[in-house]
Amino acid sequence: MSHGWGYGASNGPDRWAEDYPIANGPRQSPINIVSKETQYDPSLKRLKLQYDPSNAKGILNNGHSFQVDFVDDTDSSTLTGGPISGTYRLKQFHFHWGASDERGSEHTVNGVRFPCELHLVHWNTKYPSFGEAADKPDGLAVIGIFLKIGAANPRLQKVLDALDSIKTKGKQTTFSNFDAKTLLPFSLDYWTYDGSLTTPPLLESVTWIVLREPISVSPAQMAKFRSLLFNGEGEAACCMVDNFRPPQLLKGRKVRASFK
Ligand SMILES: CCCSc1c(F)c(F)c(S(=O)(=O)NC)c(F)c1F
Ligand SMILES: [Zn+2]
Repeated sequence: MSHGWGYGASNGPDRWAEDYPIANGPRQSPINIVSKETQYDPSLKRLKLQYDPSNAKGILNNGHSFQVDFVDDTDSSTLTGGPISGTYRLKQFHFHWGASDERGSEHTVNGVRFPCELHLVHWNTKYPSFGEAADKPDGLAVIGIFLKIGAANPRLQKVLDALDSIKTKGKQTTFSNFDAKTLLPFSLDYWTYDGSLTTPPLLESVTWIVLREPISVSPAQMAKFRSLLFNGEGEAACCMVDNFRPPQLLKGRKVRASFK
């Protein structure tokens, strides 16, 4: 790819392997979760999420999505339990979505695509920093949550209301006092498998934890996601939509379920 990676015809997922050969690696994400082929594992623990709202610090349009960043210099916002060992700290959350409601999620379930998928990114504190953890096989744990069209979700509104301030690539603003736990569905039942970042550098360092229960999002709220732009200020406008990688080959991996 002559210019940076993206989601267009000339720099999208089908061409990432040119600059990131790991794109054809053995543990790439996302995947299609075939529920009947997952295996219930009674040894899987319940997820334990302890987030401190005061750790929220900013919201950024990074040119591929937008992310809400958290202070991660202490163990005040952590993920423990579930399929992981030790303590993982919340680094950021972001979303992937489609140009219309029939696509947008990265993971699929029995071939079903959702309009949007939320990723809560955590890093293993056995390593000194996110940067050190990001390329280790047990370095990251990402919770994936599907968004399904329905009633407006009031828990999303503070995030969506901030998007007018970060319309173009590189724009950021402060974003404080936000409890990411409010974005979780009622049930924390999950599927888990060993995978990767779904964006370059596609590092195979992610323990994926995909929640079975979606959260709701309204059509009007989806329109807010689609109001963002991939481009920088003053550049030709390119709507930030379809920023998702399609499912990748399972290559023999097992997907475990925390529920029967
Ligand atoms: C060097 C990565 C910077 S943090 C980050 C990210 F920005 C991102 F987009 C994804 S993702 O692959 O898209 N979704 C899980 C991640 F996993 C991440 F850890
Ligand atoms: Zn993501």
